[in-house]
Amino acid sequence: MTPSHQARLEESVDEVQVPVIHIFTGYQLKDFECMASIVAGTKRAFAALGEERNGRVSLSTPPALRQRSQPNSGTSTPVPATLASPSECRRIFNSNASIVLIGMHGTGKATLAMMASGACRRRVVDMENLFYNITGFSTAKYRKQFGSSNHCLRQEEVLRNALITYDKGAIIVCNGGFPLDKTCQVLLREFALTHPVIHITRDLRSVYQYLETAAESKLHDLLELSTPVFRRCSNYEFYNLSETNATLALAHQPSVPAFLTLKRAERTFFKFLSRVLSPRNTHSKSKSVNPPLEPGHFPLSHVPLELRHYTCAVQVPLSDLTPEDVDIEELEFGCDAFEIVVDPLQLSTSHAEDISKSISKVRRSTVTPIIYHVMPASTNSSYLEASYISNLWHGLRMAPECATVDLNLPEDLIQAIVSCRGSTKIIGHLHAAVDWYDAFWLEKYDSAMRLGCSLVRFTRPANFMDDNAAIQSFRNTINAKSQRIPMICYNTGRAGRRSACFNQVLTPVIPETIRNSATFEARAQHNPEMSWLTVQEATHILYASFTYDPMEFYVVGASAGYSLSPAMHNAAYQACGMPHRYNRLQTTTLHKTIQELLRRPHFGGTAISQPFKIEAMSLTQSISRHARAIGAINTLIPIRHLNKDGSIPDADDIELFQERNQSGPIKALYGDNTDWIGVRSCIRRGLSPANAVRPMTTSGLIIGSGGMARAAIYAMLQLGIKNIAIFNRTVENARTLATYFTELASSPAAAKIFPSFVQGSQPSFRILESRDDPWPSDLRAPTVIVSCIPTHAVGDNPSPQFKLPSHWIHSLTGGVVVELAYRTLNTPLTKQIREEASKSWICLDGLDLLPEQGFAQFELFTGKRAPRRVMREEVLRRWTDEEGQSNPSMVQTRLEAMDRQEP
Ligand SMILES: O=C1C[C@@](O)(C(=O)O)C[C@@H](O)[C@@H]1O
Repeated sequence: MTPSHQARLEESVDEVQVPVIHIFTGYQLKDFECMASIVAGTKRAFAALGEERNGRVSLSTPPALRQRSQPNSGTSTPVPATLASPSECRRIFNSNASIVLIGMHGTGKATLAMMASGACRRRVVDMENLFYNITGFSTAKYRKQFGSSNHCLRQEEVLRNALITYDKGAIIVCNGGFPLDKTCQVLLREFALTHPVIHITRDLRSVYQYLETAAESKLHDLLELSTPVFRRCSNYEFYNLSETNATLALAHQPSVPAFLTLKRAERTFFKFLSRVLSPRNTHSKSKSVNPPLEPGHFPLSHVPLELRHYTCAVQVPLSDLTPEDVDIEELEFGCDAFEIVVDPLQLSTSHAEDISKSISKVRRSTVTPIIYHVMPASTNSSYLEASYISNLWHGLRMAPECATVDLNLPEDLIQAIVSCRGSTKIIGHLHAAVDWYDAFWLEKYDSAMRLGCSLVRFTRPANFMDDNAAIQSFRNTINAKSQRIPMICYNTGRAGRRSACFNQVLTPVIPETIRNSATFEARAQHNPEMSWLTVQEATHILYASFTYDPMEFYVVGASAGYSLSPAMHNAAYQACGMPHRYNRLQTTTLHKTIQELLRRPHFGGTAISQPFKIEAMSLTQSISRHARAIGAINTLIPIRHLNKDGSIPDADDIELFQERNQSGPIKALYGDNTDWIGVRSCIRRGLSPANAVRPMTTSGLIIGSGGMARAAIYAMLQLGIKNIAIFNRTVENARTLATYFTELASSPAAAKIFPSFVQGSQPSFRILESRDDPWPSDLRAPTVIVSCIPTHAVGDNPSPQFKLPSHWIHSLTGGVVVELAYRTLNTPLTKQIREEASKSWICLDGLDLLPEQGFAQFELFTGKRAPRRVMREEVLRRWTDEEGQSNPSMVQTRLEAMDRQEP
């Protein structure tokens, strides 16, 4: 940095109230802490900043890791490691611990805090406002009036008191000069020992557009300067992705309310927060006292990834994720996990930003867990331990679901990493050209287990096909052990493909686009562990080798002839390379039809359509607790193996998912309901942040009282909506429904069914007897409305032509209406709500719902993640109205809005 550069920087630093920080230029390779925070400047280490005051350690690197080397000793000789107590950096918090957000101006901290406030039940404390309330001055004015050192002292006092006063139940937003003042840094770093302190980052362009003041180059320098400081004061990091121009343009279409652009940021942040506040790294007597930040993508989310059979993880190098227009869903497609592969380059600000941004992008666009993998020594000639660790720690700050750790590292270091993993599962990783019969592997396996890894991943280069036999012998040895952790194990390279196919856990695959690219061979040379298989090939081989069988699926119903489910599921099977078939069975006799299906050895499961959803309960021997609570099912799957004790498996038995895709005689039937999952997703998608559910005040309205109304009430209760009005033509049926759910909520079963935040106070049901009834005066106006009545004529009953009376839709913040049917789309209700779009009402219909409930059904049928976009697109493309007419412009608008949907 030139002197004039430095001067300009100091100027801009002043403008945004960041005290000038002098920074050490050189660093020791062993000291990854410095690697994470180097900015050229004057000679002083970041490690020294703030530590003068009380000698506490920084949290931007866990202390346990930091102490392995001495910063700034001027040599690269390693210092014997003295490990700090792991509890110092375990990132385990009290479940109600306050969260601090820090970062540059314009990164979106205040907006994110507002969004998260309701969902995490924490009040927002804005430090800038607090400073003003206490002193009567803004921080800028105070500084001008009383000088910089008085300003610093006052800031320190305000922050110190705030961190004590709001130790619990708050989201503290550090704006202005708060976080960068030296003493405030120390306070934050101490706070981070027991609380999440999250560094919010964003791309320079958006920050620039937001600030509209400093020149972009100044801002760039300021960011370079301040980012490492923020990192050192925080133990987590969230990259707040900006919307692209294309999605913003879409938001200005009259049919798409602008607030929906914020929804993606909200969802991505909530997903991240759910990792930070995961019950695994929070300690409290009652788990889940907060509404879930992330609903869990049923039903597979309940089965740990590593315990599912024949799962695939797509490996994508970081460089493929950095382009702005990368299509993550296309890359992820058909896989169970998304592995981000990172070269252990020096952790410059821009490399760190690439990592943070890519993790956020993947999190925003998929429901699959993220595996963070830094390429270890064996695959990277320019490997440096410090560089490797700085990359690894940086990734762990984003709280990925899994991260690999090189088992060649010293044991104390591995242990230190495991101890500060937060909710991330550590995969002990080793690639070595050692024979599978060698005791080496068993020793490594045992030590990984002893060091606290959750899984291991062993790979070796394969030269000959015989190597594939040797690996099976090693797998057998591990399977025979009484104490085990799941193992990923395969030979690499072209000759290793067969062993990779028969690896049961998280087989690595490569996106087709990368495999078919001209650079593939060169990439494979750079990373010899890179997969040679695509997901379609890995799936195909399981069927070609008779490990799996082609199965037959159905939709059974009185009007199944109209169903779009066959098209939707068949498209998904084809895209994933599964040889299954999905057919429709229109029938008036449920029992006879199902009995007939049970005689077919390849029967894989069936969707149950109207009017059989309640009747079908009697066909099951095992049923999910949700379906039992709702009192209706829409999915039946066969059970072919009983538990060892002869009992019939239920949803808690992993075997239920492990025996999918295998034919044979059927012993029992399992019933589930995925309609409520679909309704819940639609409500979440359409609900603006302003209408975020607040269990005490949010009100919902249900139209109808049949099987779908039951699923819709259940979805509302699961979301925390406890004030529910029901309107139905036959008032008596509405009353029966209200009584049923009132009793359910107070029954002993409620504890198992509803999250604890729903259990606190009883739900309250109101019956609206006629459209002229006023909205109950003690309830807030409804912001969630679900219409569960047919939209077309059924038998002799004409279509209801239902519209909402205007005095029921008086919410000032609008709301979401879900119309469940898809046969007729332009109903009086959907037209009415779309006309109200300007008042922030949004309408979702059956074409939104069908795929949402279908994803869960696909998972129950196949045990694999559903290819969501394929299914959504197919439903839109195949839809025709009752006269057989399609609506290309409607389809086009919806297709364009697709990538903004909940993944
Ligand atoms: O209600 C429905 C609609 C459906 O029956 C159809 O294909 O139309 C499929 C069912 O899974 C779902 O519960």
